[in-house]
Amino acid sequence: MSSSSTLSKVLKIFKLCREFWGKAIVLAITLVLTSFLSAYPIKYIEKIINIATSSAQDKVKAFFLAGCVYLLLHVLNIIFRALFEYLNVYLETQIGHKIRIELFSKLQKIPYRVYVENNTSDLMVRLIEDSKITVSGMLKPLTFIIRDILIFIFGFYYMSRIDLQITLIMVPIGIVLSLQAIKTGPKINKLAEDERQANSLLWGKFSEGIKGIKEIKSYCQEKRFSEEVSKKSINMNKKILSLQKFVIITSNINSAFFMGIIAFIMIFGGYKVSIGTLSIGGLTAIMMYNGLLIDPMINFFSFYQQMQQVFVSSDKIFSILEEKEENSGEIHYKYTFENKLEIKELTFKYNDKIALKNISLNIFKGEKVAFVGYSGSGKSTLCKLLIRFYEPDKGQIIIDGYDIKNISLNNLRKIFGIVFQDTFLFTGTLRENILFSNPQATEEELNEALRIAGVDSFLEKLPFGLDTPVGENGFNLSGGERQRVSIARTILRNPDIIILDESTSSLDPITTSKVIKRIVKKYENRTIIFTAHKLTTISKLCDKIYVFKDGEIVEEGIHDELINRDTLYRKIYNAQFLKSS
Ligand SMILES: Nc1ncnc2c1ncn2[C@@H]1O[C@H](COP(=O)(O)OP(=O)(O)OP(=O)(O)O)[C@@H](O)[C@H]1O
Repeated sequence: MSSSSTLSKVLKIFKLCREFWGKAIVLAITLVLTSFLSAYPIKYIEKIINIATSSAQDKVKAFFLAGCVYLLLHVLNIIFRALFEYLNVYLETQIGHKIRIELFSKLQKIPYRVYVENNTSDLMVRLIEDSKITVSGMLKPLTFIIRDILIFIFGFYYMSRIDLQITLIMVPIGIVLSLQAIKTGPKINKLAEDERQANSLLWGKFSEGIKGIKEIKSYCQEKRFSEEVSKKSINMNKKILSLQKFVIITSNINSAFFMGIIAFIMIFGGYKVSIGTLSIGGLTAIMMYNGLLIDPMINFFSFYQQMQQVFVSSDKIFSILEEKEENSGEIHYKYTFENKLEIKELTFKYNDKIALKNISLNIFKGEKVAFVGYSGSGKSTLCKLLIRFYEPDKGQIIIDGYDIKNISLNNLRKIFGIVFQDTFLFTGTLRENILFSNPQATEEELNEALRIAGVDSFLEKLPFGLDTPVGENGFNLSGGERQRVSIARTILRNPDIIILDESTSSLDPITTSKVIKRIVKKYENRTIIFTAHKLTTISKLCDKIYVFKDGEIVEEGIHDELINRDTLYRKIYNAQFLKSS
């Protein structure tokens, strides 16, 4: 990694923390004070030894005075050091909070596509692990290293005043160390990247093991799955060991080098005392300064190594923070659907695979429309494009003359209410889950939504009715019950266009028919788009049916027209009709 990119990474992290500069300045002041107070008192040790070895009168008074000043300086040092350490922890927690929240709110604004394309466990690792490593791995060493550098400067200055010749021996150490750091940096960066990748794969397996427990147990795959987790865990250990082995070897080679230098200074200093060019107090102080100077140098090297690991994590964080947000399309504000939804020559690909090909259709206000077709023919994809979970590769979706890419996203997603096949329940009560779409809804609106969606019919079975906890660790609702909760949620939002994407697939035919009839009655003057396999329930209610095959519309018309010709629709309908009868 070049030093300029290192600098830009450090600057980026600092920019993220800019609001804490006031506290950072106080931290810096305590830093300067503790650094100075670590180096300066050594002068008094030199003084005491020199008094002791001199022929001066009234030595006791001089010892007492020097000892008191030495103690006072140390007490001050302890106070500033405690303040410095507390401020450090305080900033660490505050910056950690800021990064986690920024990261999470950014995750809420990035396109749905990013979630589909990324491994969700990797996103979790970024939220929890990478933010922790970036803050604790960066702030603490960085502040401590600044303190160490200051200690080094003060120590170097006072030591040079005792004996410049011996002090200059420290210079080559600095040069060797810098070269060493520059040489080993990229290798450590690579090893840290491998370790993080292995960590993310292990998290992914853990998460699959928990989310997929139904499948694992029902197929008796517990042993095999545990073995796979174990392999990932062993692999992570290998990567940790490779990194740590490299770090331990390089830092210990450095320590050996430093010890050699100290030994040399001892010999050279002893020689100078014997020929009378250095006092005993001076030699003792130099030995103490040596200890003081060596630590910062070793710390600097390990700090540089640690920073390589921090950069791997901070890169992952910035790759999210710099991710393009959903185009919020603020050009036109349009609050309601008045007349016509046009889909014009729309083509969409998932990566390189075509999912929708040249789709054109018009849906008018109040119409009930069905998208019909075999599984995988593109119906759900079209629904997701309508609410801009994805952007089309070609063509346009136009509402009352406005391209939806120019309608504010909030507004667009208020026009549409979509009920997906699978329903996610949040931790909380059933009431909170239904009110999720519209927390301000009145009790009357809530009751109506419960009635239309058929939630009321299973409420009395629940131990606390609407106040029964559901979601994670809550009461387990059946698939059909969950779908009805989702329908109630969407009704409560009161959308202009309601999309029911296979939203009754888990309901029995009688309940499906009742729920659909109530929805159609409630939204008599509004637009409903069904995507459904259960044609017998919806086909006769629809003003238009579009039949999809391999991403294209191959037939369109009303039920009576399509059923009387040799159509794909008739094939699907008859197969279902025979099955249900
Ligand atoms: N996130 C995705 N990444 C890549 N391909 C996808 C993705 N989602 C869907 N597809 C593919 O796009 C095609 C259309 O899928 P889509 O879900 O729209 O079909 P569908 O008609 O709604 O099917 P179903 O009735 O089973 O829900 C399928 O071939 C599917 O495999």
